[in-house]
Amino acid sequence: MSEDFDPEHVAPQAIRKLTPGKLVIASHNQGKVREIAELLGPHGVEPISAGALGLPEPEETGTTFIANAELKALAAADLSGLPALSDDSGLCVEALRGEPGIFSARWAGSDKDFTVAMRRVWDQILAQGPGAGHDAHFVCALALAWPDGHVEAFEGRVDGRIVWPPRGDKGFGYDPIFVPYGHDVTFAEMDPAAKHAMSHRADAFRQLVAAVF
Ligand SMILES: O=c1nc[nH]c2c1ncn2[C@H]1C[C@H](O)[C@@H](COP(=O)(O)OP(=O)(O)OP(=O)(O)O)O1
Ligand SMILES: [Mg+2]
Repeated sequence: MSEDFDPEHVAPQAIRKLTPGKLVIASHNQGKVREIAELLGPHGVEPISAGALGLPEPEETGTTFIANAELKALAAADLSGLPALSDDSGLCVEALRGEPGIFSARWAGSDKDFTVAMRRVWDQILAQGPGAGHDAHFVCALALAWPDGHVEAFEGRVDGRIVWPPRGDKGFGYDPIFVPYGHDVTFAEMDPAAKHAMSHRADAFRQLVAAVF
C-alpha cells in the first residue's frame, strides 16, 4: 500500500459500517420518521428523531434529492455528535416533466396541506390536455452521515400512476393519489407493511442495509 493511500477515495470498499447504538432520524416529517423507524426495526439501532433533539429544519438548497438528503444528514450529525440518517423524497409526474420532484413538500405550503398539493398535481395534469398520461414515480434518497463529515447516500424509486379523487387515510403526503404499478389500491389504502415491501423508501433502505449493516 503506498504512503498516500486514502481509504475515503476507494470505492466501494470505503463504505463505513454503522455499529449498534443511537441513530438520529434527521427528518421533521412524522410520517417519514414513523416509516424509517419501522424499516430500521430489525437492525439493532436506537432511533431518535431530530424533533426530539430540538434540531432545526435545514434549508433545502440542493438541486437533487441526494444533495438535499446529504445536507440534512450532515447538519444533524454535526449538531448532535451522533450518526444521522436523512430522507429526501418526492413525487415526480412524467407529464409535468418530473414536477413537483424536490419541491414536493414545498407544494404543500407552509401549513403542509397535502389536500392542496394533491389538487395542484391533478389540476396541472388536466391542464396538459386530454392526452396527458398519469404515470409518476416516487424517489427517496437516504443519506447516512457521521459527525466527522463522512456521508453515504442511496436512491430508491417506485413507479405507478396518479389517480383522482384521493383514496385512503393511511400513509402521508401524496399517498392517497398514488397507485403503484401492478396494484389497484393507493399507498394510503395499503397496510404499512405492504407499502414497506415496495416503496421508494424501502428500495433505498435495501441498498443502505446491504451497504452499511
Ligand atoms: O412515501 C411517501 N408518500 C407520500 N408522499 C411522499 C412520500 N415520500 C415523500 N413524499 C412527499 C411528501 C413529502 O413532504 C415530500 C418530501 O419532502 P422532503 O423535503 O423530503 O421531506 P419533508 O420536508 O416532508 O421532511 P424533512 O425534510 O424534514 O425530512 O414528498
Ligand atoms: Mg423537507
